[in-house]
Amino acid sequence: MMRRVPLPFVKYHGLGNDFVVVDGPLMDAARARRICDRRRGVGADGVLTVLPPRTAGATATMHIFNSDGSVAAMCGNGIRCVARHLADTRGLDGDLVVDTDSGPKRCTIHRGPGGAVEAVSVEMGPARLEGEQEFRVGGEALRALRVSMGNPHAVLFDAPERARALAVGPALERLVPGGVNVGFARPGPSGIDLVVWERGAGLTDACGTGACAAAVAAVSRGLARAGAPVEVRLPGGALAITVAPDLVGVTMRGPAERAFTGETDL
Ligand SMILES: N[C@@H](CCC[C@H](N)C(=O)O)C(=O)O
Repeated sequence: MMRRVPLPFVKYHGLGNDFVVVDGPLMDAARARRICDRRRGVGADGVLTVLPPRTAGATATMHIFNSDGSVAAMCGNGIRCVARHLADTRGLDGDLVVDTDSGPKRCTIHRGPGGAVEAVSVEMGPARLEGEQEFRVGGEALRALRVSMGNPHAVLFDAPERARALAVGPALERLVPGGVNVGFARPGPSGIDLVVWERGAGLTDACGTGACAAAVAAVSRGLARAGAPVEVRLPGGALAITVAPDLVGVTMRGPAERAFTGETDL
């Protein structure tokens, strides 16, 4: 195997949606795939690269590789981890802006009484409701609401179960050119239960943009309230998502945990 220059990284996760975070430069997709491999690599749902900012006032740019090496324009759990990384490594606090391929996003670092980072909130909009679409998977007709959170989502009001996501997700992901993230959402009076089959990463413990898309879809159908936090419960834990009455503004709040640091020559 070719020996590469050791690459320092920090492993983070948001509700079990886990990422290898590196400070640039950008690696190639094949290296990202090797790093994400859970048996032969570090293991992660994606690699997030922190690059110089693109817009005035921003602190950095986040580049996203999914575990299969494909590139995504936005990642909700990932941006909380990047904001936490910037807070930890650059001594930042309060508000900061992170540029992404879907535009600049304002993040806020929330600290507990001891000063530890307790949560990160992110202005995730603009959301775009793209209407209903019917998909055929294995002879079954499935209706989904298409929502863009900068990346594409198909939200099904369907059983929020891993088995269901595994049975339907892989085929449905490929029915949209460029792929789509597939959410299985059950809205109720106390919030939304959700499982997401992610484009380029498969079944994950949590998906931040998926939680926002499910909340937008539910509010648009009168199944959740606008203007107040909606609890979106994923296998890895819960996010608080607030959808503005215009269905465009969306705020997400949730944890970003640092797991370990390392160096890889993969
Ligand atoms: N896990 C992420 C979304 C990552 C990108 C997605 N798989 C895509 O390809 O669009 C999140 O927390 O939003």
